[in-house]
Amino acid sequence: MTDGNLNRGPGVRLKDVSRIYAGRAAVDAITLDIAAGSFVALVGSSGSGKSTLLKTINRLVKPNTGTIEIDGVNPTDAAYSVRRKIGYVIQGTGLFPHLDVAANIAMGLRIARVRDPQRRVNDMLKLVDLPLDYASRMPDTLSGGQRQRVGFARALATGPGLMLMDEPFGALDPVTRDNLSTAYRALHDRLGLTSIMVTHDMAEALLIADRIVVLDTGKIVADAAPVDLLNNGGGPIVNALIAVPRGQAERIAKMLT
Ligand SMILES: Nc1ncnc2c1ncn2[C@@H]1O[C@H](COP(=O)(O)OP(=O)(O)OP(=O)(O)O)[C@@H](O)[C@H]1O
Repeated sequence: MTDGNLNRGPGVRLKDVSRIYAGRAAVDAITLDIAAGSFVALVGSSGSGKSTLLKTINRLVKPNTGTIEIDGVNPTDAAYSVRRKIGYVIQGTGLFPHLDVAANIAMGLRIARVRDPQRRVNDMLKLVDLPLDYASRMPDTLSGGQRQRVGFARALATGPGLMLMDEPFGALDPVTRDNLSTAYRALHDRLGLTSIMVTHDMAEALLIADRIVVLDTGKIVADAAPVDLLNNGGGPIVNALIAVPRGQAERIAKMLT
């Protein structure tokens, strides 16, 4: 992925954020301070509240209690443009199948009233390393990895500083997954984005995030840099999550000696 003119990432502060469904807390009084420019992975078992927590930040889910600030601003403020300032990437991209690549990427540009959307579409294709003539291709003519690149291009088109990603590499084969996640990490660094990524995959989180937040039943059970999580472990939930990539790495290392 190559360079583009995008915003620097904001800091994100959640205080006592809860979301209750049918009397049960999917997100349970979470307080989290995310530094501008950092890359945070939200990890945890299925149903632990990762997606719900992520969606409280871009208001797809309204918290029952608590406050959220993005660079000190409450994203519910009328002046705050969530669509423009926050990019959102989901597993399988959510591209519109009846629209070509250019129209998919330009989707948010019209809403954000960006001038010269055609030029911006080309900039975004370059940013995610796709040939410019892919602009007229339909999503079903692309590989999964190419579609996911278009999903990133669409999310980045309005120049957001904050990227929220829900299993962004989850639908990809391991090689494409590794290539694209490494390319995204490089883009994150180059553009100074703030990235928050939900993943089931502890190995992926350890390899690309600066900080890993582990959730269980809506609560934070660990919050540490990858190296600290590996060296110091945590409670049984954290240790079980780390045991998988650690065991695989050890078994592969043994095969090499
Ligand atoms: N719209 C909803 N209505 C009712 N319950 C919900 C809703 N969204 C989420 N939940 C519940 O909240 C809890 C947390 O769900 P969430 O999707 O945040 O978990 P997750 O960690 O992202 O899971 P997964 O890894 O499987 O996607 C689950 O028990 C889920 O059933």
